[in-house]
Amino acid sequence: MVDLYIMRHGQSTANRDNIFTGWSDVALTKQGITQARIAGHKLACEGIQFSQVHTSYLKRAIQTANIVLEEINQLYIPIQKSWHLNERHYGALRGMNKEQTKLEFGEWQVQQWRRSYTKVPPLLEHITPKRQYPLGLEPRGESLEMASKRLLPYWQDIIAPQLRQGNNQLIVAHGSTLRALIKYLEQIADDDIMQVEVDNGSPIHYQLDDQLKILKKEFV
Ligand SMILES: O=C(O)[C@H](O)COP(=O)(O)O
Repeated sequence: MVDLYIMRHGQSTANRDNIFTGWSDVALTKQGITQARIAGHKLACEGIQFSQVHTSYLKRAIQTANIVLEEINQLYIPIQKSWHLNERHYGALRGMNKEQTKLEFGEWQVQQWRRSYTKVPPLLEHITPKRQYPLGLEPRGESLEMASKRLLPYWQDIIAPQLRQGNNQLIVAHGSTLRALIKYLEQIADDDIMQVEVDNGSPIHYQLDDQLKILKKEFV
């Protein structure tokens, strides 16, 4: 038996302002910092010892992971960062207000982009390469399915082998990438993922067997 905890970062400035974010690198708000502290406190009460923390290249997740590690008094454990865990790329929607977008494109269309498995948001025309994302790496936009295809190799190659060795793992990531992981772990059908939501700063605990099948799931 091994323990996997997954959690979405605390509230970001873009969450507060209801702005599509994706790979935009925005910080936590004061409320987000408090959510991360409370989540860390709850994890401390669980008394769990982690071997590793996995997070994305985005500061809202990294900040959350750091706060959680501080709260559980495990700042010494390795933090592995990967762009594979970045939020689903919202393409040309990023920076737009979610309510405003509904007025422009219609509520149904926006809900499809946000919650369906296969719908791809409008793509960015150009990508400006960044130091952390060399040319060709940053997508112009992603459906949840596309995000899942770049997330799952990281799960299979990096996280799953650790769990198989009995090493408890913590993942601090994003709403959509965690929905993709939950879909995979719980074998949720494409249409049913529409209903799955992941809240800011709310850890989920999976107890897994040797084959990484779920024995127990609970919201911490
Ligand atoms: O990228 C974003 O805008 C948020 O992190 C998640 O978006 P959502 O509210 O559409 O899930």
